[in-house]
Amino acid sequence: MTAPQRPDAVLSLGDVTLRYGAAAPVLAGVSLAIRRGEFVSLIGRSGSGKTTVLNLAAGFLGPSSGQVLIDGRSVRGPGPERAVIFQDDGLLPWLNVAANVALPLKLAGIGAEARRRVALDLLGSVGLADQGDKPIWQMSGGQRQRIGLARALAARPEFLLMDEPLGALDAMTRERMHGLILKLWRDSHAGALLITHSIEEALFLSTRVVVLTPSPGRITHEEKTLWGRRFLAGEDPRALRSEPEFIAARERLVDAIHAREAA
Ligand SMILES: Nc1ncnc2c1ncn2[C@@H]1O[C@H](COP(=O)(O)OP(=O)(O)OP(=O)(O)O)[C@@H](O)[C@H]1O
Repeated sequence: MTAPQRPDAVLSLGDVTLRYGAAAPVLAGVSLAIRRGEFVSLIGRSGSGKTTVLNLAAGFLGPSSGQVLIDGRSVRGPGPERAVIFQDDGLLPWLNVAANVALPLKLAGIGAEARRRVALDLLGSVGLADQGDKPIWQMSGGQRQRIGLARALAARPEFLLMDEPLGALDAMTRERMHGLILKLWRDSHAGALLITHSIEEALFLSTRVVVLTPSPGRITHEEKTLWGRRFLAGEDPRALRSEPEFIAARERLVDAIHAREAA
């Protein structure tokens, strides 16, 4: 069945080291806790280990030392309480739009009628109410990402783990997706972990931005932010982005990302 809903669930990495084979560690001493209702963005230079952190949280990888826990229980692999969204939407071209969204429910053994109802409802919430019977190949890149989001939410996950989900989209579509992601995050009360190369996107969407610096990957800086919540409350995103505190936070994050580059 779908995952049980625990409103206060916490997904955490505790003092995690990760080595691929015999190579030098990619991550060392990484500790990060994501509570439901939080939106954490992970930023850092290419190769700093961001995807490795997400893969650990998803249970695709196990730590070399340290722990990955949900509510104090060891994560031993992927689970329905954690949905993962990649840049490559992973939709199945031989299924129509609604069947793609309903796929996690089918895997959970839920009957055809109930899962179609949930899928159409979710498609409505991502602005694709009338598209359920269309083939995937008729969907644009932005529509495919929205279908991927709807599918990720179908099993009512406690955590949404997103690895550059908007990377392939044009700037306008990306902006529209920001509002949608924030609304879905708020309504599902999921804990979110987003990997992005855009500092602005991180500041705008998150409740907390975390910087990973490489060789080995360590968390060296954190910023608490509230711009996304203010946008959801009705404030103009352009005005929020031009606030002096937004610009100052962006500068601090740029400095943190490049802090050890000269060393
Ligand atoms: N399966 C693997 N086997 C060996 N090395 C790996 C593997 N996956 C990642 N690495 C190495 O680990 C380091 C961190 O990679 P990772 O993909 O986590 O970084 P990233 O910060 O997400 O990078 P990017 O921003 O470029 O996507 C890199 O040096 C990479 O080459």
